[in-house]
Amino acid sequence: MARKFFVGGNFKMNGTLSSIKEIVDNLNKAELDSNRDIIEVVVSPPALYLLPTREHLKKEIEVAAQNVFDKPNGAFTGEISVSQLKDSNITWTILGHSERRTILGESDEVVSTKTKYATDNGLGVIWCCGESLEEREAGNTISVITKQLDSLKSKNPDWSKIVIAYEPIWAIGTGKVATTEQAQDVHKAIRDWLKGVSDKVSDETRILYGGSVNENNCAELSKQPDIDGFLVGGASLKPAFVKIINCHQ
Ligand SMILES: O=C(CO)COP(=O)(O)O
Repeated sequence: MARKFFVGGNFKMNGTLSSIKEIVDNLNKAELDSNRDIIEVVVSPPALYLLPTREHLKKEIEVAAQNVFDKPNGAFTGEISVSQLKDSNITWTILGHSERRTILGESDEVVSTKTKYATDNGLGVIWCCGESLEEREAGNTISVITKQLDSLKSKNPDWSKIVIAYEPIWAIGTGKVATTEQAQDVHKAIRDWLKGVSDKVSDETRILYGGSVNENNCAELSKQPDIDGFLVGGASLKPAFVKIINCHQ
């Protein structure tokens, strides 16, 4: 089955009303492959800017939160619910980004529980996994990712709502991109692991690469058989993001 190429832009905690408007204007003007319905594009601004982004961005590009909570509503200061996102036409969220796992202390259990809740309630989830440099050098890359995936599987989420982003922590924001072989090897291992869920899930789930993706390295990465798109950080804030969206031939 052909998997539709997926490019996400994770703005992280960057931008202002005016700089995000500039990014949106630039995307609105650009000739994107998504216009021809061959690529799915999703941008993820900070929570404060979700609504103006959704309001001004052309409809073929979707908008994602960077986090969501696993309760319907109530006394959860500082959190945003799935239904509030959906009410605002925000159709995706990122979950389990390494910055939330390491800086905000989100465990596998927390990330898996949120993913289960979000997918069961109809929100798309860009679910992130990845190893640290220390873990890679110790030869533990696949076991670290398998542990993260096992935790997710134990919650029995709706896999049709999940896109997996493999983001080696050592490649995030460092300019040190994984080689095409390093990325493809891990993507293939994830694809093989997904067979344990079902052949259909393995076949249909998009697996994105994230970590120092830019307009110069994206084309080569996108040729790998198990790389189905990107989750782009820094470069998604720049005009070059359009080139990354359009790099897949
Ligand atoms: O963390 C990332 C996307 O979620 C990757 O960030 P960079 O593209 O800035 O390395």
